[in-house]
Amino acid sequence: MSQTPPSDGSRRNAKGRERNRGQRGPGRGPDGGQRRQYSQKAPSQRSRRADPARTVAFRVLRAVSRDDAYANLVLPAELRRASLDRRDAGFATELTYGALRAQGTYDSILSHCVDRGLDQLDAPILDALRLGVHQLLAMRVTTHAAVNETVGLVRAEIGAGPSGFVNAVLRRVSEKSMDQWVEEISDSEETGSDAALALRHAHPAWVVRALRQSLKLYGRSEDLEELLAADNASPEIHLVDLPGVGQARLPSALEAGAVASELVEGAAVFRGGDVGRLPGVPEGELRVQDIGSQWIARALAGAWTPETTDPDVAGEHWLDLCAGPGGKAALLAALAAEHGATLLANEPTAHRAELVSKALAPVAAESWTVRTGDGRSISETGESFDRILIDAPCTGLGALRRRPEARWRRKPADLAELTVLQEELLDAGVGVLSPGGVLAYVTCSPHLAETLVQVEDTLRRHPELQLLDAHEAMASAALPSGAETMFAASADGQDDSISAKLVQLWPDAHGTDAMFFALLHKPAS
Ligand SMILES: C[S@@+](CC[C@H](N)C(=O)[O-])C[C@H]1O[C@@H](n2cnc3c(N)ncnc32)[C@H](O)[C@@H]1O
Repeated sequence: MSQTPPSDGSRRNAKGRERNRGQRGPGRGPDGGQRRQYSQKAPSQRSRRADPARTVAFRVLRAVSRDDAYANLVLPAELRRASLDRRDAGFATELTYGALRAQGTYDSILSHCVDRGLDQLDAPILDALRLGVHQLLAMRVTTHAAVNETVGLVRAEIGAGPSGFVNAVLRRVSEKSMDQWVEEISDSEETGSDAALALRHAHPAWVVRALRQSLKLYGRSEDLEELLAADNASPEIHLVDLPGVGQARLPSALEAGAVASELVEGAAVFRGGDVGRLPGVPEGELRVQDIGSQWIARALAGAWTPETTDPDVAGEHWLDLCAGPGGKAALLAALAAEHGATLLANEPTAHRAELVSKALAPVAAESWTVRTGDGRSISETGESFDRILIDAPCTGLGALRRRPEARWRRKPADLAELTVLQEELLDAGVGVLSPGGVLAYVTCSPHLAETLVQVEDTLRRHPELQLLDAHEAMASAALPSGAETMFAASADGQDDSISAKLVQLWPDAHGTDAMFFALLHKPAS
């Protein structure tokens, strides 16, 4: 029977006694208190240079677990610092994102290979182990290279002390394939249960449950595994050409290899190369934006109400209540400018409000203003609005593809605070909605507590409001095949339920983030 490696990173002699005991710091523990400083004094071993791509991945994982950093912001800086060539940068990216995305599953595997709780390990060692596991179980790296290179990384970045431990743990991990590990660990779980799917597709079980419930509401129960798999794939880059702003930029993007979207006008999918070099991107006229977001902004700008006799929006005043960093606001402002309306973009955080101003800068300045303030106090402006977007702060469970670490950081307890804020923002928005106006409630989350329940509660609190069919607004803002997709998803006027009027986009079905869109109308009389 193989010995379980000691989990504290110490090395043992032939009799299993710990070496280097004297280096243990008294306050060492899982609570983030003072930890052991690994061998400042092992020059012969520390002189070994770690592989630069793995070092980049390790440093990003450290920033994420130590500083709560976002990997998608730290990684580019680390890649630049290390001056990696294209191939190594690709390797570092795959290793970083893969290890972060599957962290929960890898931790379950590691806890079978270590003789005590993972919370007893020093955080840098755990991060290095996660990188090793990803190479062993999910990348085309030989066992020898995965183990040796991770041990080399540990020596160079942490110290020689834990290298024997890391070596032994990774050798145990390498005894089984990913499928075998998943099977062994989920043995006691019912196949297809939330816990089993969580392990297989590297999502927290509470997220699997939330996605399952939402899919069921929209008649897509069968598609849960496809959705979980889509969450683990890298998203494509979507582009928006701001209408009426500067020159038309889509044609040169298409020449550079982008493919025009079949869902909405002015949108394209870009699969290769440096997006920053496309003409129009440096000027802010061609922007990176998920097609789901573009579609919803266009649907709000063009939405009809039962009282609308023509779609003329000239002279209207629009509000984006939660505008930062300004993606939807930029498109709304461009559409407002094109059709003679004006937009107020509101954002409470000063640095995000600055990003909004920057995003809106290419649009004619007389068409928009930015307010830095809490959306809940929007009535202080004394203004009322014909079209309002509330793209509310939410759990972001619809954009898990974009932030590999997000799924493990979010906790079900976050919902309590967020749903209260969403409710207050909805009340504030309804308070400044002009009679005859429309309000779009949008989240980047399909969680029912943030979507359906918020809409039901708002209709209960404000019985004067009508819920419009959001599919119709989406269809009329779409190209023919986008309209077809929307009409296929709508309940054909037969179903009077609230959910039949709500739009839920999905990464596996639409190739967009899982955006939610409800359209509320305040009748004129
Ligand atoms: C989902 S993001 C909006 C994304 C944006 N619409 C876009 O397309 O780029 C939610 C925004 O709400 C902002 N926010 C948070 N609390 C808020 C509040 N009390 N009032 C208004 N906005 C708030 C956040 O700072 C964040 O920028």
